[in-house]
Order: sequence, then structure tokens, then C-alpha cells
Amino acid sequence: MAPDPRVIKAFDALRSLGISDGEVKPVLKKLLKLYDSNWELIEEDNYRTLIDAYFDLKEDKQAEGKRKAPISDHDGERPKQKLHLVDHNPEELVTSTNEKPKLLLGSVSTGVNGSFFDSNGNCRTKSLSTLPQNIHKKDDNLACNSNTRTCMGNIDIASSPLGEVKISLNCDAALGRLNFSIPDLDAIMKSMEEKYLRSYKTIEPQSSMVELLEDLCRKYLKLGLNLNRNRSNAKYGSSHNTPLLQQKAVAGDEKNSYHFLSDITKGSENVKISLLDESGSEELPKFNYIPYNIIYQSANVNISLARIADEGCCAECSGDCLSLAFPCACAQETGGEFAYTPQGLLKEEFLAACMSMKMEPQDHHFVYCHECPLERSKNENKAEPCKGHLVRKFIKECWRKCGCAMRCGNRVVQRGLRCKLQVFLTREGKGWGVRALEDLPKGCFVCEYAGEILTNTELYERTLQNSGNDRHTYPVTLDADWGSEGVLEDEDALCLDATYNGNVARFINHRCSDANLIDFPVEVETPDRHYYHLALFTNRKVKAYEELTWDYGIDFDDHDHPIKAFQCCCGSAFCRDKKPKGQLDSL
Ligand SMILES: C[S@@+](CC[C@H](N)C(=O)[O-])C[C@H]1O[C@@H](n2cnc3c(N)ncnc32)[C@H](O)[C@@H]1O
Repeated sequence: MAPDPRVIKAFDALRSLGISDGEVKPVLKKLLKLYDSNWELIEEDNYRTLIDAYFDLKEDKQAEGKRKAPISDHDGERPKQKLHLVDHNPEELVTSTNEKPKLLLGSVSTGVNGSFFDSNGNCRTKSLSTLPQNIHKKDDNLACNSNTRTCMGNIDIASSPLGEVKISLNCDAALGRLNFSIPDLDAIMKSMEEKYLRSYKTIEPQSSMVELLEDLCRKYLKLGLNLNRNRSNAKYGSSHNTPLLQQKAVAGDEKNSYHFLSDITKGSENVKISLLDESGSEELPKFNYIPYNIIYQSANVNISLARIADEGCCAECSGDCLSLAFPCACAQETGGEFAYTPQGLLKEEFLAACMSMKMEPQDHHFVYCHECPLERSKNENKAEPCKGHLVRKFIKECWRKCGCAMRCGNRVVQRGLRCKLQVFLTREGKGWGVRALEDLPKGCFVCEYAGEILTNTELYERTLQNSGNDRHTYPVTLDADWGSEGVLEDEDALCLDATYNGNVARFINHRCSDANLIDFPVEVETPDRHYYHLALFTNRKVKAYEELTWDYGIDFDDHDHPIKAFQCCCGSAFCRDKKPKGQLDSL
């Protein structure tokens, strides 16, 4: 019998962590039994359950024989102060004006992901007397089914204005098992450190769980005090009028701190995108996360079904267009063949053709606008001649007027982001950058470049207003079809600006010539080519933790271009920035 492809995939995932198939097999079997063969629970979050179960089993084996007698009632001591049972939000923690010191308890739900904040980022408070007196005690009343992943534990944090912080874990799942016996605390810490180092590689090798917990206590107090002091200010306030990403999790002591945000997308994408600054020195980015493009003001983006001609869609199709014997009308744009494989990757030949066009533009033709909107925005009365725009190959995806299903293989970009990405602070002085936390295959859709849709004139005005203000700039010109019309109207010459509103792509840095991503214009909802989606795909296999880069196509000598010239530190052997390093351009 052919092996189950889901089993093979699970083996592959754990093999990349150095765990052999033989070791995974019994764990997988157990989980399948436990979850009634519900694979989704096992596959979720890149096999996190399976990885956790593997390490838990390993731990159990190691702990066997070393098991100590249950710890006595050392924490059975009851608080001296009587507390009120009230619901608080974080601003109200540690704010008592009562003369007697009060011990307030923040109780935070934690799911399998171990996040410390509830979905609203709030902590609840309750009286200590509502807790079991001995948290190590087995409690049959804890109605928790340890066979399901819906079971939640609690992290209870108690603090007093005098600087005392107590954290207690209420692990319902473990307490619900009959064979539960109290593990050794040192062994737990050690195994957690191993787990985070081996499975997630997100912490420094020198980090320890004890340090993390101490940091958590310190930060809890510090934030409590800050919130108290800044009650009249906006939450984690910024004087800037653009929203600042909430600095929810900052760990580390003053000397050796780092910034970590678990999701910069505010839950707006299919996957979370974390942000990590290992130096703890960089100011957090000030911008508003938007998953899709949004019109700023005057851009002429006319989305209407009536504008999509019958021959510009596939109303007669159903299901998945990629499974058709003869590709439908939506493949016409790409030469009668779909650009995507059934696995959702770009086809090799299509990718190769577009790569060669980008890499050796002299072999292909540029188009020149009769009157270039870029030049016109700089000087309306006496515009310079067009400097040329590379002819681009468009991908056309099926859309709402098409009869096919949302799962159709010719709908990749519109289904949104799927890869596990992280924004991190680069070490080469490029500011923030983006990396994937998993290996990516060649031709894989990473994300689209989302931002505000501006007319070229609006961008020019915005750039003039902001000149000298910003270290980094975030505009992209949507010029893939410029030159195909005689004269492009001002409201049709568009660009995307992710300076104030944008998605993860705004953090992707430039690399000359040998970047690992390539951008494609993608037609989805508008048949004309003034507006389109700019989608970024891998152009080769990319290893986990490798920085993702794309070639902005900058001419480093063109000082008038909306993408402000910067001193390139891409490190590529083919770097086009010939300025001597260390000598900043006057711009
Ligand atoms: C779209 S943003 C990329 C994210 C940016 N690094 C940040 O911290 O927000 C473009 C800006 O990043 C910086 N940048 C991108 N690629 C670079 C490179 N190869 N060398 C130096 N700076 C770079 C430049 O300041 C540029 O204006």
C-alpha cells in the first residue's frame, strides 16, 4: 500500500528538526488515536502539536526514574490582605489608592500557544481566594478534557504596588489525568529551554526559562507602573498621529533586552507575523497594518463587474480551473497556460521567462510613455522625456464573475498570505527586514505589496512634504502597463505607498540582481492595467531564517525617483550602487 502522503509530510516536517521517522511514528500514532484521526489538529501551526508531543514524550522518559516526591504545601500560604473580586483591564492593574497594600491578581488565559494575553490583550483580576489553595493539588473538579485541544490553562499573575510579583500556573490538562505526579521544576525549565531552542529557534542559546519568567515579572511591574503614570495618554501612546504597533511583549533586562511582538497584523492575515529585535535598541515601526490595498483619495480604481467582459472571465467553469483539459479564458493572458501549478507554485518556465526579463532587460524591450506621468508630476509644464518602463508579464487570476470555486488553483494571490514570516532587525544597517520561519519552495507566493493607492501626483506631493523626515521610504510605482496608452491621465497613473498604511511587504529590503523574491503584476478585479496587485514570489528555494529580498529595480543615480536613493548595503556581488560605502548620498 502506498504510504499516506500526510504521514510523509509529517515525517518531513520533523526530519527538518533532526527527528527520525522511527521516533516520530509512535508519537504520531498516539496523536491520531487521541484526535480521532483529525489530521488538521496535528498539521496545524506547522505540526506544532506533533513536535510538542514528541518532546513531551522524550521528557517523560527522561523524568522517569528521576521522579521526586510531591512538593509539600509550601505555597499554601494565604494572602494576608482580603481582596475584591472585580474585573479589570490592564490600565486598572496595580492602581489601588487604598492605603493598605493590596495584592491584585491578573489571570490570563493561555491556550496551546502559550500566549500571555487574552484575545483582547486584557488581563482579568480576581481574588486570590478563588484560586485552589495549593496549585499542585490534584483537583477532579477541573472540568477539562485532556483529550481535546480546546482545553485551556491559566497563568495567574499576582502583584503588589510594593514590587512583589507571583506567577502561578494552573495546568488543567495535566491535573485532569489520573496518572499525574508532580515533575521536578528544574527538569521543566531545562526541557522548555531545549524545546524553544530546538523547535522554534527564536531565543538565544544563552537564554533560560528562569530568566524569561523573571523578565516577565519585571515587565509586569514596569508596565503596571507606566500605565498608572500615563493614564491620560493613549495606550502605549505615541505622539505621532500614525498608530504605533503595540509594544505588548518586551522581554529582557535593561542591559540585554529584546523586543518581540507575536503578531503585527492585528489578526488580519491568515497567519500571524511576529516581529523580533534581538538588540532591543530599535524604535518599533510606526504604521498601520492593512492586509489589502486601500484608496487614499483620488485614484481611479473602478471595480465593477460590468467592466469585465464575458471573454475576460470563465463564467462557465466550476470547481478548479487547473483541472480542465483545456485551460479557460483566464489563462489567455499567460499564453493559454495557467501560471500556477496544482501545488500553488509558479510554473518553472513562466518564472524563468520573467526572471530573464528582469535580469537582462537590455535583451527585452522597454516601453516609453508619450508623456511620462513620473516626469509630469515633477514638472507639469516642461516634463522630461520618459526614462522607460520594463514590459512586464501579467498573471491573471479567476475572480468573482468566474464560475469556479474559491479553491480554484488559479486564485493564489487573492487567497492571501500563507507563509510563516517574521519581521526582524537586520544587522547590516538596513533597518527592519523580513524572513520566513520555514523553508520555502521555488515559485512560492509570499505576500503582495499592500499600501495606500495614490495617484502619481499625490505621491509626489507627499514625498515633497515628507522630504528629509523619513529614514526609509515605502512607495512602489504601478507602471507595468504605462506606455501601452498614448497619454495616461493623472488619476490613472498609480502607485502604492506603504509609509503610513501597509502590510509586511513594506519591510522587505532591496537586493541588487540576486534577490530571492521577484515581483509580478497580478490582475484580479480590474481588467485595465492601471491598477493591479504586486505579488512577491520566491525565485528559488529559500531556507528558513534567510532574509527575503527583492530587487526594487532602482537606478542608484536617478535622484528624482520616488524611491529615495539610499546607500545600498545588500552585500550582493552584483550590487549596482557604486558609491563608496560610508559616504552617504546628499539626498
Ligand atoms: C521598503 S523599506 C524596507 C524596510 C526598511 N528596512 C525598514 O526598516 O522599514 C525601504 C527602505 O529600507 C532601506 N533599505 C532597503 N534595502 C536596503 C539595502 N539594500 N541597503 C540599505 N538600505 C536598504 C532603505 O532605507 C529603503 O528606503
